[in-house]
Amino acid sequence: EAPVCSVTDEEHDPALREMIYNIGGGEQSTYVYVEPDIASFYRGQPPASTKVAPKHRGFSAKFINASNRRLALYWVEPGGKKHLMREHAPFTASGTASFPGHTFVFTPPNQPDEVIHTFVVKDYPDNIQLYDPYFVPGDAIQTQQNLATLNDAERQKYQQWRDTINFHEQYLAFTGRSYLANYLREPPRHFMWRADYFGQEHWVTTQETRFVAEPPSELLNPIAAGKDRQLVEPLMKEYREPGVFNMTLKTLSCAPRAFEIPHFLSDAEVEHILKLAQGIDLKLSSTGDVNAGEKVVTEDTRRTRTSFNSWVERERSPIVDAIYRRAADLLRIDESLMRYRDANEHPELPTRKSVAESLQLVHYAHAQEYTAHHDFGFSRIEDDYQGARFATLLLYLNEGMVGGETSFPRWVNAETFLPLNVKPEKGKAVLFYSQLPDGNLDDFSHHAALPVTEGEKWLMNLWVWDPIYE
Ligand SMILES: O=C(O)CCC(=O)C(=O)O
Ligand SMILES: [Fe+2]
Repeated sequence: EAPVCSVTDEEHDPALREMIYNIGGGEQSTYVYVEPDIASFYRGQPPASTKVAPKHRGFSAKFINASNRRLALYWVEPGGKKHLMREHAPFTASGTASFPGHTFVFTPPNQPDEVIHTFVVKDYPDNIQLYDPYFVPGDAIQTQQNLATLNDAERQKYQQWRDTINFHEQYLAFTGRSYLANYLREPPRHFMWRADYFGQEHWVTTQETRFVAEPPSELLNPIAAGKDRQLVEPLMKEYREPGVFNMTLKTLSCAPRAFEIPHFLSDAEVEHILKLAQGIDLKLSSTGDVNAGEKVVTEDTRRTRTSFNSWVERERSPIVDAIYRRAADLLRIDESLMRYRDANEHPELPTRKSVAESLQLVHYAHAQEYTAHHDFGFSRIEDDYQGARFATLLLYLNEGMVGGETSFPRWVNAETFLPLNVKPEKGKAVLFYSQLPDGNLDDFSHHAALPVTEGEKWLMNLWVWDPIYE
């Protein structure tokens, strides 16, 4: 059988190193991601011997409410004005992109002036912002007395947060990065393409070739969900390129891992999507912690994302289904994971839900943008799976606008403090990972959609979760 991709076996990732740690119960060991030397990103010939500190100083701040009270998180403007971010149930966390000097406060719900705790974000890597009213450093007796006020379930969640903080401190010392997941998140279940050096290329073939012509509209009705989805042959071959389609991934960035895939979509497929878009009511985009479930869309969170968007589900048409199947092959993920499954498909998972979200169709008009953010969210402490967005596939549907680049302001490089900017090209895809190969969330996956200064921009997001989507 002919090989389907350029990876021959499950090679060991040299960026994973064994770390011995102790969070109280004795020494344990795990494999963690340690960013390789910058020279390796240039195959031993870097333009400078050290990496350049990025001009963009922002990063992900994770706010942890390690108390049994319900609290409101406010961002405090330099002038003192408070803006509600969200409410925190007891023992929950949330996050947002932040900058050094930003101030946040925890207060009781709806009482912004009753400040319980103030956070002032320092320089990177000051990612973890903890409110813990029980722990007294150096005083175990007082700490125990404080904790005696908690019931068993509360004390268990509290201990999980303490374990997470303890692990984070040792992880930070070993890797230079904060631990943004909760202790201890499993490595991603899905395959991850390596990004060892700039320009590194991978290839993978797919049977899901591109449509060269749009089939007549009566053939483009929504397809059945759930049953008869284990295809042997691609649908509607007569409208598609013959044979197999060879996709090339070219490494744009090693940390974060980002790749471009030219011509992932054909013109006919892009036209089909844009035609669908005409019948779709696009709504003002909102942002928020995708996992938190307590999202409050305030004026402030809206300002970060000014575009309009809507959702296109996989079953909307055979073309959309083909795009999902091709994306599954690109990511080397079983396509059945990316839809509702029958009971015999991946029975090891606790849910039959898709790990892929519906396609998010986004339109940016003049001056619209999405400021620097992360696509991942933060899981509940009692969540063993810690499902989170794993990979983002950006699909560009037009080109020729001025501005509108996808920007990675914290890419690790030895050339410039400026962001890596990717120009939209019709049909091109960009793949980047929001997780590290050790299971941590990748703070450097920080990205923005730059303002469109002339023309307009159309794009689709395909988000894939690991290990499950809740
Ligand atoms: O429009 C882009 O280039 C990126 C969009 C994005 O990051 C998002 O929608 O989460
Ligand atoms: Fe994004």
